[in-house]
Amino acid sequence: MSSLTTQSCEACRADAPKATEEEKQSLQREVPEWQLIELDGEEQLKRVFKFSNFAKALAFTNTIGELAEAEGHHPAILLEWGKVTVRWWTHKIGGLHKNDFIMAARTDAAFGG
Ligand SMILES: C[C@H](O)[C@H](O)[C@H]1CNC2=NC(N)=NC(=O)C2=N1
Repeated sequence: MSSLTTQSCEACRADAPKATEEEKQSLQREVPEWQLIELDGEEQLKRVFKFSNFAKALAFTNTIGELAEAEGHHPAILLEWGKVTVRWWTHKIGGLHKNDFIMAARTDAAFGG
């Protein structure tokens, strides 16, 4: 399991620097299941989690919601029957911060991955 799973988000400010290319390459190796995408000009991390029914997908969604509230850092979550799509990025800076990689790793840990 990634060392990121034991880390917490730092308070993120509007002037916080985006993760550099080197940081992204290094951090992405810790969360290999996640895709780095660009949406509306903003880089994000995306992963789709599969479940055997809606109730399990809903429970996972709620777990991620609680994690987000605890860390003060929130994802976009699409809940569907048997499927949850999670996207992490830092709204304040319009892109990726180390916090997003930490939360991706913590999301994997919640999935048991
Ligand atoms: C006021 C509140 O703490 C901020 O707006 C937080 C809330 N959660 C957040 N979540 C994410 N992903 N990015 C942010 O910039 C962010 N900012």
